[in-house]
Amino acid sequence: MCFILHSAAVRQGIVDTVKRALGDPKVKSVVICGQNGIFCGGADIKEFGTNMSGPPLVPMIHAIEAANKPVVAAIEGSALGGGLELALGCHYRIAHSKARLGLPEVSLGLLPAAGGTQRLPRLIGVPAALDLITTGRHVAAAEALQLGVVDRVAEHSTVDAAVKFALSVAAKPLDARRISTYPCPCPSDFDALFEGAMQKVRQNARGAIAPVACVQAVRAAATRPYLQGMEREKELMATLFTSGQARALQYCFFAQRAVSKWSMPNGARWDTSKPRPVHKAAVIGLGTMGRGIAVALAQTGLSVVAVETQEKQLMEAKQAVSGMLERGAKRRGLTPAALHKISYSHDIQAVADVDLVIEAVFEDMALKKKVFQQLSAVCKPGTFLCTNTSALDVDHLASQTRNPELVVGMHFFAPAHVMKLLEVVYGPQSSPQAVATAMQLGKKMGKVGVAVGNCRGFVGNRMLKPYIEQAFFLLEEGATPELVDRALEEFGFPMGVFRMSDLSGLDVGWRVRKGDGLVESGLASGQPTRLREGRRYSPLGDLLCEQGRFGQKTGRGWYQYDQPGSRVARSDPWFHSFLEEYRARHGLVARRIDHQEVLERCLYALINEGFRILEDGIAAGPEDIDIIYVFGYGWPRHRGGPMFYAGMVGLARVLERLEHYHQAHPDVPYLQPCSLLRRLVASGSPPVHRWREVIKKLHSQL
Ligand SMILES: CC(C)(COP(=O)(O)OP(=O)(O)OC[C@H]1O[C@@H](n2cnc3c(N)ncnc32)[C@H](O)[C@@H]1OP(=O)(O)O)[C@@H](O)C(=O)NCCC(=O)NCCSC(=O)/C=C/CCCCCCCCCCCCC(=O)O
Repeated sequence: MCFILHSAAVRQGIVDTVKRALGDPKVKSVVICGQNGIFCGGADIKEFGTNMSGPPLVPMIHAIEAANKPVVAAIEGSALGGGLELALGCHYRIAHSKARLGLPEVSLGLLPAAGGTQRLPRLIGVPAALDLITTGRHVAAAEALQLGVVDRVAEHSTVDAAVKFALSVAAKPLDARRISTYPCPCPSDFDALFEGAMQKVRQNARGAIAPVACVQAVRAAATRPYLQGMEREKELMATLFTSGQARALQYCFFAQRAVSKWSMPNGARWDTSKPRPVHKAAVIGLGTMGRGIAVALAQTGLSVVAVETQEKQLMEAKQAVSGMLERGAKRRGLTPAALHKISYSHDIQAVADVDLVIEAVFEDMALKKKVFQQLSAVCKPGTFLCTNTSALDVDHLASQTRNPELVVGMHFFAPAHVMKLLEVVYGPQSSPQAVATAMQLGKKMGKVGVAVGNCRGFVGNRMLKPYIEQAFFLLEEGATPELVDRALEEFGFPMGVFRMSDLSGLDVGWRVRKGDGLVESGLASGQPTRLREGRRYSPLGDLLCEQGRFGQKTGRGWYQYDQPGSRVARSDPWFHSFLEEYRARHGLVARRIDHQEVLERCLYALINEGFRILEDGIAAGPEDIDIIYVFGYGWPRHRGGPMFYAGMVGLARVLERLEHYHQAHPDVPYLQPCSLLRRLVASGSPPVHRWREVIKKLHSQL
C-alpha cells in the first residue's frame, strides 16, 4: 500500500486502510510508503491556523504501533515532523540512501507532539534525541542508520526492499518493536546533561520558547512513564501551538518560499521569465566580498574566473580563497574539488567568454563606472553584468554599458560565502531574464534571493538608516550604548546597534555621510550643529571617527576593546564622560530612557521606512522585507520580521506611537507616519497577507 500523509484526508486514508489491512486475514504485514518518492513532509502547516479536522495523529500512530501485524515504513525522499513520528510508530524503518529525516517542528515554534519527544529518546538515547529535536536539523539516511533511527538503508527501490523485508518478518513477535514500551536510556550524568542542554538552547534561542519546551519534553521522556510523558508533551505543545512565536515562525516558512515567486512593477514574474544557464562566471575585485563570492560560486560547481588587477592583492586572495575552500570541504567531509574550478587573472580580458560577471570592487561610483565600461567592451554579447553594491545606483551603472537590460545588482552580505541573504536589485531597464538568472544563480549558491527595486540602500540598508539615527538621538537624550544594545539584544538581535557598528566599522557610515555632505569639518574643535537642512542630525559618530575610533579594528569605538581586532566589547568610561560633555555643550539634559522607548523609537522608525518602501514599490510585499531582515540583519525569526511584527503589535498602536514621537521630534521626518500605514489602519488593519491588496489599490490611485 502507498500513502502520503499531509492533510486530514490523508490521515483518514491511512486510518481506514491500516484498519482494513489489519482486519484482512490475507494480509500478513503492512508497508507504509509515500507517493512520488517522498515519504512525508509532515503535517500540513496551513492546517494549524484552522479548525483541524480529520483523525488526529497521536491515536493514529498508537493504533499502528499496537498492530498485531508488522508495519514497515519505506522512507524515500523526506520523513519530516509528523512523517518521522509516523515512521517511529511503525515496527521497522527502511530508508533510501538519499532520504532525509528530521523533526523540524522547533523551527515552526512547536515541538514534535505526535510522540516524537517520547519515542525518539527511547530509541536513540537522550543526547542524540536532544540534538535532533532542539535543532530541528535533518539527517541523511547514513547518519540515521548510525544513530539507530532507521533499521536499514536501501540503495535501490526502498518499497521493494521494504516489501521483501515485511514478508520476512511477517510471523515474528512484535513486542520488542514497539518503541513506546522501551525504557528511556538514562545517562548517569542526567542532571548535568539537561542543565547543559537548557543552557545551550537558552543561549542560542535569543528568546525563542520552542527549544526550551523541547528540552522539557525530552526530560519528561527520561523521567516519566510513556503515557505521562505524552501528557507532558501535549501540555507543552498546547502552550506553543497558539503562541505568537509559532505564528511568526510559520509565517517565515511560507514567506521564505513566497519571495522566490518574485514580480516586478512592470508585470514581469518568476513563472513567465526563463533564466539563462550560467556555466562560467567571473568575479572582479578580490577584497573581502569578492573572495567570499568567488568561494560561493566555485562551491556550486561553476567555473570561475577571479580578477584582481593589483598583483599583491591577487596573490593574497588566491591563498585566502584556497584556505576558505579547503576549510569548507573539510567541514562537509569532502575533497576541495572547487579549488580547481577557479582561475585567477590580473587582466580583465580574462572574462571575455563568461556568462555572468559579478563586480565586487571598492564601493566607489567612479571606480565601478570604469569597470562597467570595460566589462561592456570586453564581454561576449549577452553576458549578464552584476554589481555587488550595498547602496549605489544600479541604473547609473547600467547606463555605462551597451546593454543596460543585462545589468542587475547582486547585493551579498559579509561573509558572502556564509550569509544566506542576496538582494537582487533590478532597475527600470533590467530584463526579466537578467533578474531570473541572478535569482536562479543565488539559489544554486544556497542563498535566499529577494528581488527588489533600485533606490539608495535598496531595502535592507535603507531601513537601517532611521534605525541607527534613532539610536544616536537616544544617546543625546540620555541613553548609553549599553542600554540601547541591551534592549535590542533582549528583543532578540544577536547584537545591538552600537556593538554592530563597532564590528562593521564606524568609518563606513562616516564615508557615506561625508559623501552626502553631512559631515562638518573640524568638528572636534568647534561646536558642530545638530541640524542639516532643517532635519535633526547627530554628529556623534563623526566626532568618534575624528578621534580615530573606528570600532573593533582600532580597539575603540562606542565601546573599548583589549586590543585592536579584539571582539569583547567593554564599557568605556572615556566615552561616557565624552557623552556628558557633549550633552552639556549642546544644552541637552539627560533624561531616563527605558527599554520600551528604545524599542519603539528604533524599531518603529525602521518599520515606518518599510511601509514607505512598500508604498514606493521597491519591495513587492511585506514578506520580501521580512525575509531580508531575518536572513541579513539578525532580526529574530521568532518575531517574524519587522512588517509581521508591526502586525503583531497592532498597526494602530505603531501609528499612534509614531505620531507621539513625531510630535515630540517634529524635525525627524523618519518618525512621520507614512501614508500606507495610515491607509492600512483606516482599512481596519488587515492581516499581513492581505496588505498587497491595499498596496495595489494605493498604486492604482497614484
Ligand atoms: C523538504 C520539503 C518537504 C520539500 O522541500 P522542497 O522540495 O524544496 O519544496 P518546498 O519549496 O519547500 O515546498 C513545496 C511546496 O510545499 C509546501 N509545503 C512544504 N511542506 C509543507 C507543510 N508541511 N505544510 C504545508 N505546506 C508545505 C511549501 O510551502 C511549497 O508550497 P508552494 O509551492 O510555495 O505553494 C520542505 O518543504 C520542508 O522542509 N517542509 C516542511 C517540513 C516540516 O517542517 N514538517 C513539519 C511540519 S509540523 C508537523 O509535522 C507536526 C506534526 C505533529 C502535529 C501534532 C499535532 C498535535 C496538535 C496538538 C495541538 C494542541 C493545541 C491545543 C490548542 C488548544 O488548546 O486550543
